[in-house]
Amino acid sequence: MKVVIGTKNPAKIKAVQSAFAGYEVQFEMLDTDSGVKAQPFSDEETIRGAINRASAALKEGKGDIGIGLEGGVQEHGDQLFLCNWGALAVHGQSPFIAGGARIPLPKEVAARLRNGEELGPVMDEYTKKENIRKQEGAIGIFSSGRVNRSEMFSHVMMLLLGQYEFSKKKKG
Ligand SMILES: O=P(O)(O)OP(=O)(O)OP(=O)(O)OC[C@H]1O[C@@H](n2cnc3c(O)ncnc32)[C@H](O)[C@@H]1O
Ligand SMILES: [Mg+2]
Repeated sequence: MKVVIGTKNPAKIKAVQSAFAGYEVQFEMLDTDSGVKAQPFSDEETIRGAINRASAALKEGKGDIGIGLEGGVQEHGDQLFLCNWGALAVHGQSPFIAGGARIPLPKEVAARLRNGEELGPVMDEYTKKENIRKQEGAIGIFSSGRVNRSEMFSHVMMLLLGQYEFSKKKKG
């Protein structure tokens, strides 16, 4: 089985590969287009980004399964929350989707995003580190390392793969 992952971000790739442990799979990583803004600003836009990535991965990579993982933010009251969504696409079926854990961003970070900046560079400046998005992620920083970006996406991946397996059981 060939699994095509619509990203080259190592934090996301690790989550996908660990979810498929026990499966005999071949992976391919492709930088697919999310078709949404670089910084999605709602659950809806983030879900669309995840689905677009998964569908493009499936098609362009000629896979059996396409995976799309997308990060965004969502307003709740006066707080801006991190939101993360994943999609698993297969041929001839609607894609499976699942969401990840969410936490609010500090006021000063939220203000910069509302001003049009992207979370990736803002986090690097805020932490004075490089490529946070490829490592522990914003969720890792603001949870004191208790839940890093890869772990958060691992959960999303388990929920995606689990739904896919459930659909196969129902059919079979
Ligand atoms: O290479 P890709 O797969 O695009 O990975 P990415 O890190 O850019 O991740 P997303 O496009 O899914 O995330 C959308 C935006 O939010 C940023 N972002 C999302 N989650 C983040 C996190 O946990 N830490 C830092 N930046 C994050 C990211 O840099 C983008 O600007
Ligand atoms: Mg991106």
